[in-house]
Amino acid sequence: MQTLNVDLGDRSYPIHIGPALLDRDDLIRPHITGRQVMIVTNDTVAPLYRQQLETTLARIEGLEVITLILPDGEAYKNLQHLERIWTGLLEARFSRTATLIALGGGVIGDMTGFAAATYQRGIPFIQIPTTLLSQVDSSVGGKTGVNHPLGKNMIGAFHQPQLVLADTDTLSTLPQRELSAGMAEVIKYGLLGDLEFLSWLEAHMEALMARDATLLTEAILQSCACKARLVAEDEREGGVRALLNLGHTFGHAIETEMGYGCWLHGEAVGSGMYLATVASQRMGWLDQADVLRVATLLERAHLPTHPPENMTPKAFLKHMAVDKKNIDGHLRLVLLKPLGQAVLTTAMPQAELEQMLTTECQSGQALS
Ligand SMILES: NC(=O)c1ccc[n+]([C@@H]2O[C@H](COP(=O)([O-])OP(=O)(O)OC[C@H]3O[C@@H](n4cnc5c(N)ncnc54)[C@H](O)[C@@H]3O)[C@@H](O)[C@H]2O)c1
Ligand SMILES: O=C(O)C(=O)C[C@@H](O)[C@H](O)[C@H](O)COP(=O)(O)O
Ligand SMILES: [Zn+2]
Repeated sequence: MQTLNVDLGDRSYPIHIGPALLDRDDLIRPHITGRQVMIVTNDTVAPLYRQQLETTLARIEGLEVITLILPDGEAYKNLQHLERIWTGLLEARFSRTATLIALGGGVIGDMTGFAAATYQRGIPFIQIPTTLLSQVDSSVGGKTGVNHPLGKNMIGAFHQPQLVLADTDTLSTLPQRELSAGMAEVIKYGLLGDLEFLSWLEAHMEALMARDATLLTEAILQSCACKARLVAEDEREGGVRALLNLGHTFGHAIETEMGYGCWLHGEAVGSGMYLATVASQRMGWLDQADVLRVATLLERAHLPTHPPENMTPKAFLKHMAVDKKNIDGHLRLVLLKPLGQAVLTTAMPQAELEQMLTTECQSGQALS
């Protein structure tokens, strides 16, 4: 097992990464203060890992453990389904000392975190991420929330977990498409701030996609280390944390326009990172070889590069106009200047952006 720390003063917490962690009551016990625990999971993950976690929690004396199972999918990451968690907590008469445990991917993690942020004005929660994406990204950093039909993650709160427990054994049951989606966020860390990590990914992409356990653990560790550093520096995205949004301005537009769950978050971010790369080239900050390098790596991870075939520039611009990074109506993009170094910028002229989107939408991509 490897352990990292997210340094946030009295809200600091450990990230444990390794095999068989779902069995480790010794790692969970110190982070549960009260006697009541609700596991929140979904109908795909519950049959796989619910019993193992419940058995582990049963070894902690005097705990009342209940499990709430939500329907699986990004389409259910909304207020209506969040209410089921609040109602479940109230029906079980859970108090402010209760702890929530998110067992699942980023959808479950974001929703459980937001329920914890809001139930009785805030209770503790633990992240047990079971997808590659949630192990490298969503379980760390305290961004919690739900989608709105008009925008991705538009309703939410910053609320840090007490603990992140990333059991790498759970990745063995993950569908290959979900592994690719998670790999998009892994590639993001290389592109935004670590050229050496990018080269390492280029050296090992096929082995990573074949789930080499040692390499996957290293990728998770490097990703969490990068995210933990940026979150510790800028918890509430006043500045440098926004770099973690590389590819997301375009990606969120794709997810919202296509309907949540049509393109996976990681797929939309893959295409979004390609578009950010092309935009950076148009700004003169990257050259054609860089664009090819990024596209090749995304393709080796079986990720899309071009936007969906029925996505229009108009749709992109409509959704990008409500991006959370915008200030006073001005679009701010995360671009690359140069490769391996992200910048948050308002420098791209609107006409240039529109021209680029028009060109890129002409070579729209269907998912295989
Ligand atoms: N809070 C953040 O900082 C942050 C960061 C990145 C992404 N996100 C959010 O995370 C979500 C995407 O997360 P995701 O990619 O984990 O998607 P997800 O939660 O939908 O999980 C993907 C799929 O894998 C299934 N699954 C989960 N674990 C499994 C396992 N071990 N074996 C088999 N199947 C398993 C799930 O049921 C689901 O069908 C998006 O909503 C995105 O906005 C949040
Ligand atoms: O943690 C962050 O900060 C990120 O931007 C990580 C992203 O991968 C993630 O998708 C996040 O949920 C996006 O946040 P949002 O504020 O743009 O909704
Ligand atoms: Zn993301």
